[in-house]
Amino acid sequence: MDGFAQQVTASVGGTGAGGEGFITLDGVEKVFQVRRRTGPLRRERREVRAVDGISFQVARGEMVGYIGPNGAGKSTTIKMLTGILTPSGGRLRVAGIDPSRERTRLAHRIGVVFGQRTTLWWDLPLRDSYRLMHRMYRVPDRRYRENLDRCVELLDLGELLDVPVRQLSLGQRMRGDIAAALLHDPEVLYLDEPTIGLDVVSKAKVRQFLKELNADRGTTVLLTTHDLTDIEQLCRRVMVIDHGRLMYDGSVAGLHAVGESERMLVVDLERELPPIELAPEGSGPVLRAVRVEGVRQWLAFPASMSAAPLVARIAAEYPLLDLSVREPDIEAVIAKMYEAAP
Ligand SMILES: Nc1ncnc2c1ncn2[C@@H]1O[C@H](COP(=O)(O)OP(=O)(O)OP(=O)(O)O)[C@@H](O)[C@H]1O
Repeated sequence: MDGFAQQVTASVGGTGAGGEGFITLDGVEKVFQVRRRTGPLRRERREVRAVDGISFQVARGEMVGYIGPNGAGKSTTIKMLTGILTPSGGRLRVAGIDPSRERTRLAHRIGVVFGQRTTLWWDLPLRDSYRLMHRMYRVPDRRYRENLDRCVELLDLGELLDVPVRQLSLGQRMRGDIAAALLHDPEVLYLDEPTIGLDVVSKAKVRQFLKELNADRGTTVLLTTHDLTDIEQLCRRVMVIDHGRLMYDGSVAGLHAVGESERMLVVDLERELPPIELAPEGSGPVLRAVRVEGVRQWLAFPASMSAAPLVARIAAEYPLLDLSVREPDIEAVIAKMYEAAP
């Protein structure tokens, strides 16, 4: 880890009461050998360091965000945590198991959801995919029925059980996939982009479910996403990786402070007005218009601040018709982190 990363790394999770974390990575690396054609008869070999010496620990029951720009190494890390890929170096343990050596034993203790792919059988109704998984994982009948009933109720799957997977909408399919990953009661759940492409209502359903799962069952969750709202609503701790290295490990508020990121309130007013600026007691403005188009204004404020008091003040002081909050994107936060680096 370089100087900058050390400076911004302030773990809020960890091992709990002594010993190793439930998930432990110690200097983990993954190097791919890539061959590229450079001429009719020439090929060039190149190394891609997808994961470049990552160390962290996640305690049992934690819900941690694992974020970074495209190609940062997130999926490669998750694939190593499931045992699909073998690390090129370093040490990795999940629940005391070395994933690539004991992949089948680990499979009974983890659940995986890849947002971009489904683990369900495309032509079968959801119910039949679940039956197959019941047998594959040899889940005791009673436990299987309890887990299925719970998922069907909380993920609103009742009407969908007899529909072939290919006929489900993306949001319905995602809820179906999350249920499939939980039928065998895993202690760890890896989620790779679970809300990608979902509408606002489906995202809210998925987030609420994950919150309850973590709170009620103590399931350890590692969540990869491009949507910072997922992280804000679900995780106390977030890790940022870029170019295969850990750049930040700490609280979500701390991430915004390090990245000096801003959120945006987009307001529609009853009439055109001069740019809005709100000052707190004493110091400079906390919120300022960065764009005005007719009755619509884009108002930037520090992402580490709560939007609620600002919204209340705007609603009290201005003729407000409509309002929405936009989160900063991860790429922008990381770009600011680099700018802020000494
Ligand atoms: N099987 C592979 N062979 C060669 N290179 C690979 C392979 N898998 C991943 N890579 C490379 O490793 C790097 C990290 O990829 P990875 O898929 O882990 O990133 P990511 O953070 O999940 O990105 P995204 O957000 O786009 O999914 C990229 O440069 C990618 O091209």
